[in-house]
Amino acid sequence: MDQNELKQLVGDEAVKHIKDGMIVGLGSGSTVKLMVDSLGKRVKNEQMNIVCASTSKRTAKQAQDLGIIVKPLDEIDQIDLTIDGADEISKDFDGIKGGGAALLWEKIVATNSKKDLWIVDESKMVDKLGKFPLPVEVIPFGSSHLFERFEKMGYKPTYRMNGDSMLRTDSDNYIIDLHLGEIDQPNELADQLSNMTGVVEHGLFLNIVNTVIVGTQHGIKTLSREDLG
Ligand SMILES: O=C(CO)[C@H](O)[C@H](O)COP(=O)(O)O
Repeated sequence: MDQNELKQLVGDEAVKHIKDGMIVGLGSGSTVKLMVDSLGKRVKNEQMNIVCASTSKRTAKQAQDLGIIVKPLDEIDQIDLTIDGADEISKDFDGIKGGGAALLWEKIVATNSKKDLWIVDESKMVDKLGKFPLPVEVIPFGSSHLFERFEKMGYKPTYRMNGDSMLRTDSDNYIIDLHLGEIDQPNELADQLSNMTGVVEHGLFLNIVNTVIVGTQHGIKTLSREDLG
């Protein structure tokens, strides 16, 4: 199976976790896109009564085009289950997200959910986080100074681009990607980044996900945080 087939596999599997009447958080990215297609079919065929909150304008549009009800997060009490992708997941269930520049809304939706389920192909499972660049969402005002601070800290920053222009997130911010290599102390790093003025959010998702569905060449593996012991 190629990577796309694995993404389809986990997307289809994740949709089985959605029950009629649920409030569902929809993530962002190519794996989630396949999951939302699959959910659209279920909603139509089974006339499911679900309400969704989205982590990006793009996913919201896709879902609405498929006839799925999407409401603003502020009109929703609490999300039952959020299904999202990830860029990397370590053995202790820490993750990096934001490859699709949606990390801010993704973290807000995830932390307002009773359960968070991530769907990934096996290439995303790593021993230690950090091979994937760590996205940091920053306020555009004065961001070049933050960029210089990151350079001095040895974090090898690059601005995320959209063609010739700086990429703008759904909240109109910039993304600076940090090329860190293996991250030994994710909690310390997360605190450090959160304390920097101008940083809106970072892509370290620590202690957030409950369940991970991994697509492998031997089929699906479902891992739970509870199994970590
Ligand atoms: O965090 C994300 C978007 O901000 C995505 O979930 C992450 O980048 C994984 O995307 P894909 O399924 O395309 O590999």
